[in-house]
Amino acid sequence: MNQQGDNAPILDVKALHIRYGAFEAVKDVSFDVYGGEIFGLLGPNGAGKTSTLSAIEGLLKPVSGQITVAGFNTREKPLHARANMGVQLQATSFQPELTIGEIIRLFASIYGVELGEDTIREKLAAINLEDAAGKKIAQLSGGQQQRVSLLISTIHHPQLVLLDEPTTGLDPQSRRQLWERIEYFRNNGHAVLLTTHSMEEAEAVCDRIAIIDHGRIIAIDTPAALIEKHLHDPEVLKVVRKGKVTLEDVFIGLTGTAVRS
Ligand SMILES: Nc1ncnc2c1ncn2[C@@H]1O[C@H](COP(=O)(O)OP(=O)(O)OP(=O)(O)O)[C@@H](O)[C@H]1O
Repeated sequence: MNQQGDNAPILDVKALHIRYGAFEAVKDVSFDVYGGEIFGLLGPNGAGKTSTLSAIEGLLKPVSGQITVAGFNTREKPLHARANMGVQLQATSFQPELTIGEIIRLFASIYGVELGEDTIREKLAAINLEDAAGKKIAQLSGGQQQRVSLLISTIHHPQLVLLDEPTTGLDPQSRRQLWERIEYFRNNGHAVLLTTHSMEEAEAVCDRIAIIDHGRIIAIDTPAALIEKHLHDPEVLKVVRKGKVTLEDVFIGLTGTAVRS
């Protein structure tokens, strides 16, 4: 389904502007995400991360700008673009009366993917949930629900995987398991775009990150390069807590200490 050459990004966002009434929430945002890459969108509350994801998903119409997914313009070819992306849903979006096996089969059929009992069991085993096919979603822990949700959102092998704060509220073990699943997609050539408030997560799994503040991208690079670049930045040095500059110090140095509403 990809219309592009091998070296083209899977997600290409160019000069995106999003407005809610008179308020401009996203201002001239441009970035791209390649296959085999985990890209993190970081920013304080209200920075414009979810709005950007919503525009990529086609849920809201930007004022201007261009988004292509696997070479398909999301405005001109929304169905093709959508077929090439997997969006992680909240566990609460799943039908509570169905079993996990039934939910997986339901979503697979929506995407035109045929899945037998054995394949479903194999897929569940790959996320350490071999016995979950007959259970209801409410019977799973938060971490298990997130893994099922990721499995469902990628059932059609989308080139682009979109994850909005995928590990919020998970314990360290569940978070690690989800990171491993996210890395599995990256290692298999998918492009992953995630938002997170965890600088630890960004450093641990993201190959590149963009820091967005008040709707604008103010930095974009690998976590290591961002730290390196700001080692002697006076704004960053002012907020260093443990002597050694961390990604969180760089983030606070660049976005300020004021709490956002
Ligand atoms: N439907 C809406 N109507 C009006 N303003 C909105 C709407 N959705 C978001 N906003 C505003 O747009 C700005 C960006 O919001 P957005 O949800 O994209 O931020 P975010 O970076 O995802 O924040 P958070 O980290 O809190 O989830 C905020 O100021 C928010 O109040």
